[in-house]
Amino acid sequence: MSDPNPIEVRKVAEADFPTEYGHFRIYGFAGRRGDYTEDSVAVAMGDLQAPEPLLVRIHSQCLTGDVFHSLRCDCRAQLELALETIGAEGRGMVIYEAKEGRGIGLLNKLRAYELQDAGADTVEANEQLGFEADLRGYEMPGAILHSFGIKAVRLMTNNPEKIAAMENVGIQVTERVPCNAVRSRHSARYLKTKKKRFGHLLEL
Ligand SMILES: Nc1nc2c(ncn2[C@@H]2O[C@H](COP(=O)(O)OP(=O)(O)OP(=O)(O)O)[C@@H](O)[C@H]2O)c(=O)[nH]1
Ligand SMILES: [Zn+2]
Repeated sequence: MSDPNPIEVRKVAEADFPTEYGHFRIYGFAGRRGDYTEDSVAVAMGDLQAPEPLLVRIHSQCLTGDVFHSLRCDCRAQLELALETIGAEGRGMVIYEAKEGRGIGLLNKLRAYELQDAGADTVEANEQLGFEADLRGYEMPGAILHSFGIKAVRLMTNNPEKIAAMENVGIQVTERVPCNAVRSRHSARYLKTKKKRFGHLLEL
């Protein structure tokens, strides 16, 4: 069923983007639905219009992991794996969505860490703060893919909800590409909770 109130996205910038992982283009997107606004970035390489399904990673912002290389989670390692895989294949896209802490925001995520240090798991910590376990809906990544005319993807994820969300917005997922990054002992409990409470497709 199509969304009666879809988010509208507008490409506001596109530029050359050489990285350690290969030579990409970077795109800035502004999203709007009524008063709600959301900004996202996409980095991509290769022919996006080719008929073969595009390798896509939807990465949710994680300042602690992405910038500080925190070992509490596997976000940074997953981002690197995605960029490396796309660089090696020569075609694909990472959509970096501004959904810090699964949508609760940076400071609330740090409050959740505090509760986790006192014994709560990631889900319980969110609930103790008055939030659902996961506030992400992936409308913006879906709208970005549509704006490129992309209809079919090979989605790099372990999260079945992301696959369902893409199918819901009319993007066909022809294949799930596992996103199993190198793990540290610090993230063992976090990953166990992802598998147990969110049904992530992880071999632990
Ligand atoms: N609320 C909360 N968010 C967290 C915590 N640790 C990481 N995150 C956020 O979780 C998001 C990443 O989601 P994950 O559940 O790790 O993985 P995923 O994107 O759902 O699934 P994959 O595609 O398989 O990686 C990022 O926005 C992180 O900031 C935490 O302890 N609490
Ligand atoms: Zn993280």
